[in-house]
This record gives sequence, C-alpha cells and structure tokens, in this order.
Amino acid sequence: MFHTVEAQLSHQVVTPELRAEFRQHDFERLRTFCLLVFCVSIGLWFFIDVLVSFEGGQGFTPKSILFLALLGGLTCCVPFIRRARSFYLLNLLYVGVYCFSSRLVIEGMPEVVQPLWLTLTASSVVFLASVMPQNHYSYFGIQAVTWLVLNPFSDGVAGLELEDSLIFFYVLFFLGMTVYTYLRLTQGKLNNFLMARLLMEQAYLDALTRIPNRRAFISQTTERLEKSEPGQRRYLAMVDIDFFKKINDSYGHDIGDEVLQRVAGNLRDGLEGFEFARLGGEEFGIYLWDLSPEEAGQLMENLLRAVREAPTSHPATISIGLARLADGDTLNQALIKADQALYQSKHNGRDRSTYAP
Ligand SMILES: Nc1nc2c(ncn2[C@@H]2O[C@H](COP(=O)(O)OP(=O)(O)OP(=O)(O)O)[C@@H](O)[C@H]2O)c(=O)[nH]1
Repeated sequence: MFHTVEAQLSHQVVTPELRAEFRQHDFERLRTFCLLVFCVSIGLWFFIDVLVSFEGGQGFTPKSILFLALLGGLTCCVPFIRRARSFYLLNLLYVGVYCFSSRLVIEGMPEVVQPLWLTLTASSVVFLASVMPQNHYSYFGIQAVTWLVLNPFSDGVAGLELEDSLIFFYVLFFLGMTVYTYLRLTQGKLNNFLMARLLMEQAYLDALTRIPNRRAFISQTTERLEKSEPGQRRYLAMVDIDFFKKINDSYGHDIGDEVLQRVAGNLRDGLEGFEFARLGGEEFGIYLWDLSPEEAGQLMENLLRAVREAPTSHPATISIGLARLADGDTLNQALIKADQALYQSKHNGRDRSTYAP
C-alpha cells in the first residue's frame, strides 16, 4: 500500500500553486527555527567581534554598533513576516549584512589566518542557508552573495601554494555538498508535504463525491460546537435522497453514483461557508450557524429546489430534517433530532424540509 501511495505521488504534477503552498507551509513551520538561527548567529558574531576588537586594541567601534543594530533590526522583523517570499528577501538581506560585518571582523585578524576564517564563516553561512526555508532563487542568491563577500581569494591566488589549493578544493567540495544537500532536502520536504496532503484527502474527503466525509464532518462540527458561544444560533440538517434504491434499480449504480455527485455539487454550490458532508450511502449532513430560523429554512428550500430542478435526464428529489441545537446539545443529540425531523419529511410525502425547533 505504501508503494502504491509513493507511486501515486511520483506521478503527481506539482503545480506552481501547490509549490507555493508548500513553501508557505515550510516557512510557517520553520519560523521559530529561523529566529533561533538569526539570534545565535548574532551572538556568535558579537562574541568574535568583541574578541578581535579588544585583542586588536580597537575597542568596540561605532561600525560594530551599526551592524549589531542592523542585524538585530532584521531579526525583529521575522515574527511579523506573513509571506514566505518576504522572508526569502529578508534572509538574503540578513546574509548580505552578516557577510559584510563578518568580513570587517576578519580583516581585523592576523593576515595569515584570514583565508581560513573567511572559508569557515562562508561555509557556516551557506550550510545554515541550505536548511532554512528557501526557494531556488533566494538559495543561489545567498550562495553568490556569501562567496562574493567572503571570498577567501579576493587578494588573488599566489601561484599554486599548498594552502591556497587546499582551501580552493575544500570550497569546491563544500559548495557541491551544500547544493546537493539543499536540493535533496527540499525534494524530501516537498514529498512529505504531498504525502501528508494525499493522506489527509483520503482520510477526510469522500472518494465518490469529493466533498468532506463523515469523519471530517464529525471532527469539524464537534470543534465548532465546542467553540460556540452560549446563545449562538446553530442548526443541524440531515439530507436523504428520495427513493434512491429505485434510481439504482431502474438506471443502474453508475447513474446512482452520478445522482450522488450531482446532489453533492448542489450542497457545495448552495452552502458555501458552512459545514456539509456525505455521511454515508445517500445521506448528507449540514451544519449551519448565525442564521435566523427563517434564513436556515430558506437555505433548505433553495437546496430542495436546486436538486428538484436540476437539468438532467435522471431527476431526483431530497428530504431534509432541520434541527435547531439548544445550548449544551451534543452532536449525537442533534443528529437524533435532525433524523426524527427527516423521518417526518419522508412520512409527509418527501421532497420537503421539516424544522424541529
Ligand atoms: N449507486 C450507489 N448506491 C448506493 C451507494 N451507497 C448506498 N447506495 C444505495 O442506496 C440505497 C439506499 O436505499 P434505501 O436506504 O432503501 O432508501 P431509499 O430507496 O432512498 O428510500 P427512502 O430513503 O425511503 O426515500 C441502497 O440501495 C444502497 O445500495 C453508492 O455509493 N452508490
């Protein structure tokens, strides 16, 4: 079964919208981690800056204060950012400022250790960038900015000296490794996201009608019931297709399925913003709130008409039981009440709605 789901995933076309949803989800999930990385990196920079400044006898200069303020200011923006795209820009800006400030600190170190420190800092920055939420543009932008600003060979390569060659091959190796890790990690995270979506869909969507199923309805309405204020007007309706067995018997199960899909479509069109689901067989459930009894009744009448008057060669009608929930009513009590009202609709001739106050 796992292989079937995996095979299904590998054939899924990842549209730009789906990719954007994934990136937004990834950013929201990792926002706290990003904040932590920003704060720790400022701490590290500050520590090394203080060490180098005082060892070098320069003291803490206004430049250090400026960079500290810039880095701190950019970090403070993270909790307020809503869109992943804005974070990518901010991250790129942060990396730029961080690289410049690090370069200045490193230039205060003895010349002989500078290439090593530049390599070390650039490697740490691009490693962290490869595990943070990114799109390809921002990731390769960060790689470019980092290696340009923290280029360990900015003073030129003096012949084929051993130290330069070692650093050069290390940078090459590290660059390849971080790019590879980033691409694999992103693909892995995307696959996980798609898998979670697929499983959610299979668990909460009715396979035939593509509207929520009983499990989704129970979980959503229970949550809404728990959150509802005392005195709030709430209703539960049960909907049942009339003589559905006859439709199946006369036209076959395929047409029966079509009728189910059509009625589900009528629910989707007429009840936008409310909860509805296929509870099983030819039975549907609806949960409404913040409506007067007249408005709820009118919605049910509209639904009855939409099903009755659907332009089709296989007409059908539905019966509805609409129950008003009292404060403290459980979902089960509401379902029983609505079911009794539905029974009244069937008993009184079908194609109608009965209201149980
Ligand atoms: N085509 C199709 N039929 C289904 C599906 N699920 C349940 N049914 C059929 O739905 C029918 C339900 O019939 P009944 O419960 O007897 O009710 P009814 O014929 O609608 O009669 P009333 O409710 O009294 O108007 C049964 O024949 C089931 O086989 C489905 O997914 N597809």
